Amino acid sequence: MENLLAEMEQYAQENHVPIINERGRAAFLRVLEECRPRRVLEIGTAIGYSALQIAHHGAEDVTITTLELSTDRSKTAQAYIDRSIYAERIHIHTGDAAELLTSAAPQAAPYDFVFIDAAKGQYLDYLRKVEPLLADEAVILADNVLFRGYVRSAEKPPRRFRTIVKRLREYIRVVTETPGYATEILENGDGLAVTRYQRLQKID
Ligand SMILES: C[S@@+](CC[C@H](N)C(=O)[O-])C[C@H]1O[C@@H](n2cnc3c(N)ncnc32)[C@H](O)[C@@H]1O
Repeated sequence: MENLLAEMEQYAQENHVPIINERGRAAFLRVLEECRPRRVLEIGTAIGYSALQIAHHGAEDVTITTLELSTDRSKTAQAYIDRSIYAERIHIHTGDAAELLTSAAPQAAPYDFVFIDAAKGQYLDYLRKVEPLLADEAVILADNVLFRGYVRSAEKPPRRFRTIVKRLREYIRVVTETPGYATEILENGDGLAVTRYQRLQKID
C-alpha cells in the first residue's frame, strides 16, 4: 500500500494533479484515525489518492462512494484502486457532483464521513445536498477552505478569485453558525474545515 501511495504522489506531482497536499495530509490522517469512518462520501476523486488513504485508515468494513467530473481522472483512479486491496470497497461515479449528489450518492447513504474536495465555489451547494444523506452523527471535512490565505486576509483577493473566496467565507460561516454543526479550521496546508455534525431532534 505504501508503495502504491508513493507512486501516486509522484504521478500527481508529475502530472499536476492537485491531491491533498503534504502539509494538509498529516491533519487529514489524524482526523481519519480519530473517526475511523465506515460509510464515506467523497466529492472530488482525482486519481483516487485520498479515497485510498480513507480506505486504509477507515474502519475494517469501510465503503466509499466517490464522485469525479473528469473521465480521464476517474479512469486513472480506477486503475490505481484496482491495484489495491480496497477495489471492492471504493465506488467511483463519473459526472458533475452537483447532479450525482441527488442521483448516485443517495444509494449508499447514510454517510458518517464526507470529504468535500471538488469545485471550491460549490462547497455550500454540496453541503445542502449532502445534509439529507448524513447519518445522525457525521464528520464533514472540506479541503482548501482558506484558499491560498485569501479567505482570512483583510486584503482584497485578485478579481479572478473573488467569487471563490466569498463563497468559501460563506461556507465557513454556515458550518460555524448553524445549530447542529461545530467546526474547527485547521490551518495546515490550504486550510481544512473539520465539521462535527449532529442531527437535531425535531420537537413535535
Ligand atoms: C483537489 S482534486 C481532488 C483530490 C483528491 N480528493 C485527493 O486528495 O486525492 C479536485 C477534483 O475535483 C474534480 N471536480 C471539479 N469539479 C467537479 C465537479 N463539479 N464534480 C465532480 N468533480 C469535480 C476535479 O476534476 C479534481 O479531480
